[in-house]
Amino acid sequence: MQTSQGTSCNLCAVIMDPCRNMALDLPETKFVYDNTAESAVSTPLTPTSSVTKISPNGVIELSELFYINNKQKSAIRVEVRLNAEGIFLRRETGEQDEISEQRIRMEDIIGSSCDTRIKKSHRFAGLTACRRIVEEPEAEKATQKDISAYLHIYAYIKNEKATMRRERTVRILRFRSFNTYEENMKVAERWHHAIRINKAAIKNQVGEKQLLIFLNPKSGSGKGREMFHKQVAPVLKEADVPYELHVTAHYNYAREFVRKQVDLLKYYSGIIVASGDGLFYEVLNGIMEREDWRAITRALPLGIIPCGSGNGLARSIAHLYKEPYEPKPILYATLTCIAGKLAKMDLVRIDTGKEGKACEMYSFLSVGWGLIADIDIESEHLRSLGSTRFTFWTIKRLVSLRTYSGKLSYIRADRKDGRKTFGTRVSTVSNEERRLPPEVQEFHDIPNPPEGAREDDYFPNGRSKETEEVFDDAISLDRMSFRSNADSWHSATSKRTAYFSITDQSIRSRRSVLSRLESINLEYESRRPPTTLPPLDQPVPTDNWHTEQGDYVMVHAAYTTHLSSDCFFAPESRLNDGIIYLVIIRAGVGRSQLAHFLLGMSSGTHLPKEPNKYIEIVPVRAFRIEPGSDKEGIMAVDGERVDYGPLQAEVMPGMINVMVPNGNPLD
Ligand SMILES: Nc1ncnc2c1ncn2[C@@H]1O[C@H](COP(=O)(O)OP(=O)(O)OP(=O)(O)O)[C@@H](O)[C@H]1O
Repeated sequence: MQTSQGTSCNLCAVIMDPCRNMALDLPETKFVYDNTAESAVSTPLTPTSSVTKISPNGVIELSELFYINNKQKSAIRVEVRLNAEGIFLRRETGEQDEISEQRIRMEDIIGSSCDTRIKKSHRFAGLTACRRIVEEPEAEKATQKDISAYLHIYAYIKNEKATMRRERTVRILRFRSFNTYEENMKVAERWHHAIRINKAAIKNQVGEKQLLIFLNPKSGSGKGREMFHKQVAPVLKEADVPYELHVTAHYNYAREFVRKQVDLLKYYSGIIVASGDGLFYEVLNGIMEREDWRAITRALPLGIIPCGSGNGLARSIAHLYKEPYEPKPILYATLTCIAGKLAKMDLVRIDTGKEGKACEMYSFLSVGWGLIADIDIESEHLRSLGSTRFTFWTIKRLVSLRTYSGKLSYIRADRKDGRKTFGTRVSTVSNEERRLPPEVQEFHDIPNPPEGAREDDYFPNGRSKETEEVFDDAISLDRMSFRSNADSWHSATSKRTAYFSITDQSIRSRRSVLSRLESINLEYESRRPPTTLPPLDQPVPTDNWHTEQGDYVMVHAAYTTHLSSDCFFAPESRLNDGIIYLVIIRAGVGRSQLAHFLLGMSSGTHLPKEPNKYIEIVPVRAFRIEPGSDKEGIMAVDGERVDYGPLQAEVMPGMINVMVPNGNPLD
């Protein structure tokens, strides 16, 4: 292929930008090919490879010359190069041999598609001129038909200058070197294929499985379905992402689906919740109720597209990756879900147990007792107002302030340096301090025995006898302070785990000494995630736990930065820091101080800068709330009401994978 002007060129095409005139000034008039182009077109060409390189990791590099016309109707050459990093456009400006360049990064490109024409929606962008050209190829002259193939390339480019947002950009390459549409299409498809391959190279996950999407038609102000079809589905189509959509029919629909679906791993590459945090909670707990929860949490990432009224998780992920959120949270979150990048996220295991009704659940956002939980749950009937319901109810509850008596216990996240965080903003917790001991830095779990493995080679909790040392960390962690619970057993229906309390000896001797019922019980228990906490009906140890008793306006624990899209509650929180941020507001706090706190939550300026005896934030690893029996109140986990009574929580670092945007997270 010769690329200099005045020599023959194998491909002749037009490059167009219907949505934005960024690097390319598009003429609104007809496009005219110069001699070079025309001669190329009029000569039937043998298919030539524009592949310049295929690297060992499969990345394809293509480059080709395209032409556009300027207002003087002379052809301007544009060199288009595609490689692993993206698409580069080098264009003559037509003035004094100047070159203008534009780079579209591969991570900003969501996909491409081939077509026989410019899509209708793009034509309205003023590009009808592209359809008609003055010098037509022979075949077009004869048939009066456009035999070109068009490649649409879709990208969402981050504009970080004025307002941080992503702008949709479509580049269209027109292939018309050959005398038949089929041949032109072959070339277009080669580019399309190369974009797919190169995009796949930067993704963590590649595969033909589909995404499982749950859509709650009732979430937020009830427009979930409409929002999905207008804002999500078109992007998924452009990105060529296969998906299976389930519109939830009722409360717990999604939970039951993920709990019962046998072949989750076989059919799906990830699960996306197009809804609020409530549905994400459902899906998460449905997974954790499965026997194969370990395999699922490892292999199936979760994503969220915020169609609810709170949307704390979606907002936190965008914030932590410096991604735009407003004004199009649904679009940006959709781009996040198809970016192919994953990050580990902490879960918090919650135990509640009023009147012997032991209950275990998994939380990703928050636990609330008192003021904020009251506002969230009591304003439920104003759902149609969207997020305004929170403002309205906050004012109401400020006027009639309630306090609750009870006992609060917790383990500080950093025992060495607990003083630093007492009564101060959590910014005092450095990255170094945030780092947990290695044994709790990441969730330790137990691999499933391989298929066909001999039963005798494995302990009943799934641990291989051969690889016993591998799990020493988990076991030694469990032994740290709760060995006294080694004999605590629970009924077969109890969901409480006993894994933490099992010593190697008791596991080994199990088969000979335990009854059949006990062994079933043990096997069930050992499948649950390990915990280091004592059962809720037993007192917390005194060595590393801090316990206090008093009256509280609220105790609210958060493990994401945002509790909702406009509540920047725990600014220091990170997805996988192994920390629960416990915000305590004690009775006696002044109304003005409380109002300042509540008003500052939207900007993250609510926490006192100096030690304060009424408002405190404590980074913890685990906590327990035991409300007094004097009055009933509200307790909420991830915004969902749970039984009012004692509750304990423990962080499980990095237990699930979530879909995150490309780019680096905040430190
Ligand atoms: N078809 C349905 N009808 C009624 N409730 C449903 C349906 N599908 C799901 N739900 C339930 O609705 C509850 C709220 O849903 P979701 O969290 O998605 O929206 P939201 O409450 O508006 O958002 P957020 O939790 O962010 O405030 C969830 O508990 C979910 O189980």
